[in-house]
Amino acid sequence: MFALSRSTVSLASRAALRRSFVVSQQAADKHTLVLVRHGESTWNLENKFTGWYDCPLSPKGHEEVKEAGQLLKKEGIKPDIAHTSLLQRAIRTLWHVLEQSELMWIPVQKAWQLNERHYGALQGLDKQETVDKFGKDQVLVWRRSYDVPPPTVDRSSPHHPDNDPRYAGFEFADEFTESLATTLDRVVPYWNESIVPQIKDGKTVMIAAHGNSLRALVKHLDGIDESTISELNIPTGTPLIYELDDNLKPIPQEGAIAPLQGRYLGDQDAIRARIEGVKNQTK
Ligand SMILES: O=C(O)[C@@H](CO)OP(=O)(O)O
Repeated sequence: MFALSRSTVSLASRAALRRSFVVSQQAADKHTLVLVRHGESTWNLENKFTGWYDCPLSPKGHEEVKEAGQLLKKEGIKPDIAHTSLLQRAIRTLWHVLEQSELMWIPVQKAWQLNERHYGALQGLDKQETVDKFGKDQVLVWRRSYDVPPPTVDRSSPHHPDNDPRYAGFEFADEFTESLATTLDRVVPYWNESIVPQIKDGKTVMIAAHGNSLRALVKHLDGIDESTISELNIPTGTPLIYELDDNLKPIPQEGAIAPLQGRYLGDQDAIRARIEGVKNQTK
């Protein structure tokens, strides 16, 4: 009763082969990319402009990113390689996420090009005091306009990258600051040169970075225009999952919060509250 004729078996196995080909084709057509902004830092907590200042995670930040790692593990997403900045809040975030998802062994590349946007002479200032001094509109221009940079620092400032050994060998302007546009000018080349080849090679890539370096990257990925990007705030410690097609265009994900096409993992109400929290740092 269980005997199948030769032709039935070969028909069945050909159908199975076809199915597995379709499945592997679909898998080959899709590339998973994981983005995560670092957890809350001590200067986020103190509401200070941070930029390239190298502050650690706050106790809450450590917890946020441990949870991010558990969410990734639960979702079964396993990065093959990770990239992060030269700043400890992003590096530590990556370590926690990899530890929680049992992937501490994967290769990690660190690059200043993934750093937060340099906040020039605003670094270290209290955000609310800066609003009180310069007005809400001016501060919003510095925080969220596309190409108006904050005031610069020169080489006499401890915030100038020439005074920090980790940037030795790189050249920065005497009068230094960054807008989102100039941040994008270093994030996107790094993406194209160091990350795209890995994705095309079939790797699942994770990037642990910063609010504004990730805003620059998603502007590029999602093709967000300059006025819409000024409204976008990225929550701390929340995995953002993209599925990219073979041309590395995002495949819109169910539950994505516009204008992003990737989806955040976790409690969506809590995520929206975190997004509002970033926005409201300067009321
Ligand atoms: O201070 C900073 O470096 C960034 C991120 O924390 O702040 P903002 O969201 O104001 O650009």
